[in-house]
Amino acid sequence: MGNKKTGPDVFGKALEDTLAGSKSERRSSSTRSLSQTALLEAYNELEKRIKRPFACGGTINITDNQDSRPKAKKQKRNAIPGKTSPPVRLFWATETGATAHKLVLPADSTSVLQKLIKDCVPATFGRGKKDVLDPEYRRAVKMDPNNFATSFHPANFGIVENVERILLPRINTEKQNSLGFRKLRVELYSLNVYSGPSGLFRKHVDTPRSKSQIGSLVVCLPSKFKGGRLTVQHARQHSKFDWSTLSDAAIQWAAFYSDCKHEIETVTEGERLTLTYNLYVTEPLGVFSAPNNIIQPKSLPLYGFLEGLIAEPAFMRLGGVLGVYCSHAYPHSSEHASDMLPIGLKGADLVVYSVLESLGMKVKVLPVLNKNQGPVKTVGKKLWGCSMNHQEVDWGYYTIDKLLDGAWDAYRTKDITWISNPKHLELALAYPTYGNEPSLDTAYSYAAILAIIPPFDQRSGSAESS
Ligand SMILES: O=C(O)CCC(=O)C(=O)O
Ligand SMILES: [Fe+2]
Repeated sequence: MGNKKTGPDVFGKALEDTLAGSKSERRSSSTRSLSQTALLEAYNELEKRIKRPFACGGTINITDNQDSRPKAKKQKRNAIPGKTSPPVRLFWATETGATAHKLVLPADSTSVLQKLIKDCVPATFGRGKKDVLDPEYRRAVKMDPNNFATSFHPANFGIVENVERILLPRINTEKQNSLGFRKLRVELYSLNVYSGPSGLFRKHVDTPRSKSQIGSLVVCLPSKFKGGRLTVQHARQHSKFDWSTLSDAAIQWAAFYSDCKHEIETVTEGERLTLTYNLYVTEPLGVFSAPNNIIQPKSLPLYGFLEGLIAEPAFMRLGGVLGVYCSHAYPHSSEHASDMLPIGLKGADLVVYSVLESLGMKVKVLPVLNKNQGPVKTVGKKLWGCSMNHQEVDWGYYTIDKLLDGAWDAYRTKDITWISNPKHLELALAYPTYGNEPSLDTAYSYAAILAIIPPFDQRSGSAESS
């Protein structure tokens, strides 16, 4: 049976051929067209572009309602795999009490589309401190989100997630990146229509609505048009989004940082409809420390269960320590770990921590070494940054305590009641070992949530009152 994996290594062969070819080119240096300096500049530029993306975009094909085949079959290759959208519905009413109109895009009716355009207002833009109307600079109409609603939402197609992955890292500091818990919040800002033969928006920068705004998202709804290319500029780089070819077959989008200049070239034919969104970076989700927290630990199913358990005299009558290994991976041995945990806990870990804390227990996230299996566990006294230890250790003669006393201070105990199994390891320590050859050994740790349960007679009334 033919197995692709054991077949010829096409990539490897091509790699070898290419390497051999480039070697012979290097030898015949007279054939080189770029000067050494220009080449270096090109590599620098390439590095910059790789490291600092400033815009991104994508396409979501529209499926027909009747059958689920993508309308843009020919252009299927451009689509995000598995992401298609039914036609987009727009509802609007500009006067209070008026019945709403409905438009399905790609336009099911030219007259309804024209009605929508008639109900829009001429689009202004900010010039200095003023909002100005200047069709030479911006020729478009717009509608405020108070007056319309749409079936489209960027979160449904993974757009927000993708923008987060590409544009958010550079916005965060290294510290915040180490847990990557910042998120984007997307706020619908406007519906715009640029119509042929003269709709356009000359070069401008979007006015930030608040300090936390980091960029804009433009979503082009399916409607036939020509021209109208969006160009986004950052330093000397340009990203171009030509949405005319797929204009009535797909939803197409672009996101870019707030400081990027951008422009829309003249729409020569048809109607170019866009939804614009402001992108904000959200503050860390600290369930337990944020005063405006939106999750109440009491609403979590675990709360009632643990509350009941703690009320039982038989449960840790003399007090004890509960240990729960984190179920998500965190860079808990990174340099910034102690700033980022527990605030960056996710999912089940966040639930465990916040419920225990709101029941009045003392709770902490600590590292547990995986070196010594068995009942005795080595628990770091704090979240240590991963370190290189210079003290020699011979595992045969010394215990790890000797090493740990200094750089990685720890408790050694078998008295923690563990209620889950360890999951994600992180490098915690590296140290030279004693032997007939120099060698380095490593120790890894797991992050765990530890809660101190007081003796039964001190437990009542410790839970948060609501
Ligand atoms: O429609 C577009 O492509 C972008 C619109 C725009 O730049 C804006 O509304 O500020
Ligand atoms: Fe803009």
